[in-house]
Amino acid sequence: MLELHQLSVTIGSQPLVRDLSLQLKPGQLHVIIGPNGTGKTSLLRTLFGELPLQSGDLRFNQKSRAEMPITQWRQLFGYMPQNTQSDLELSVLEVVVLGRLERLKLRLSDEDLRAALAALADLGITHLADRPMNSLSGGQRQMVLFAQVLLREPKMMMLDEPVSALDLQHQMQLMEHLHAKTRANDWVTLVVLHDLNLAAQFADQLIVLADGQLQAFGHPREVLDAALISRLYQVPVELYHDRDGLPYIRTVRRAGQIA
Ligand SMILES: Nc1ncnc2c1ncn2[C@@H]1O[C@H](COP(=O)(O)OP(=O)(O)OP(=O)(O)O)[C@@H](O)[C@H]1O
Repeated sequence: MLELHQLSVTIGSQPLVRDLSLQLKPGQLHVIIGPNGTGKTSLLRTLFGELPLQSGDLRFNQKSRAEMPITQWRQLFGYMPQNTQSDLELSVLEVVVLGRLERLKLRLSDEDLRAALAALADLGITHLADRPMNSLSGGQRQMVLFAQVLLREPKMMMLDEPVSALDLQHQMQLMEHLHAKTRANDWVTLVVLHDLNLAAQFADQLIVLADGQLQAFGHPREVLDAALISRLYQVPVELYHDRDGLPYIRTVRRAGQIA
C-alpha cells in the first residue's frame, strides 16, 4: 500500500499540493482528475521523488520514503511522464528495452528482448519495432512509452495523461491493458486523465484534485456528481448513467453562446 500522510509540496512561495492524505491499495486503479494547473503532475513528480516534500510523510508497504535512498525508491515505480516528445534516433525496440535499464547487463539477454517484443505484440504495435522513435506520431509515441514502462515490472505504476494523443481504439486498449496488469500484478496504479468518462469507466478509486487539495476520493459512482463537476470546471454539465450504472458526463452549451 502507498500511504500519503499530510503531504505538502511548495515551489518557491507557491503551494502546489496541500495537506494531502490518501491510502492507495495494490491491485487498484486510481485515477486523478482535476482542472488544468491544479497539481496533478506535481503530485506524481513528488511521489516519484522529483519534487521535494515540504512536509508530511510518504510510505510504501510501511517503509518511509525518507528511509530509502532515492534510487531504490524510484526503482519501485514505472513512471510515464506527460511529455512524450522525443528526439531519440533509437529504434522503438531499443526504447522499449530501455525500460529494463537498471537490470540490463553489458549484454542484452534473450529474455529482455523477448519481453520487449511481447510488450509490443500485446499492444498491437510490433510493426513499429524498427522505426526510429523520432519519426513516430504523438499517439504512436504514447503506445511505445507505455510498452517501455510495462517492461519495468514495477510495484507502483504512474501514468500522466497516457491517452491524451490516442484514438478511441487505442485509449481502450491501453486502459484495458493497464487494468488487467494492475489486477494481475497487484500494482498500486495511479493515472491522470482529463476524460471524465474514461475515468468513470476504469477507476476503482477517483482522486479529485483542485488547487492542490483533495476535493473527493472514492468510487466514481459515489464521487461524480453534476454539481461537483460544474463547480470544479466552471461549465454546466448533465450527468447520466450507462447500463452498468456508471456515471457519464456531458457538457451543456449555453443558449445563445457565440461560436
Ligand atoms: N517547476 C515549477 N515551478 C513553478 N511553478 C510550477 C512548477 N511546476 C508546476 N508549477 C505550477 O504548479 C501548478 C500545478 O501544476 P501541475 O503541472 O502540477 O498541474 P496539472 O494539474 O498537472 O495541470 P495540467 O492538467 O494542465 O497538466 C501550476 O500553477 C503550475 O504553473
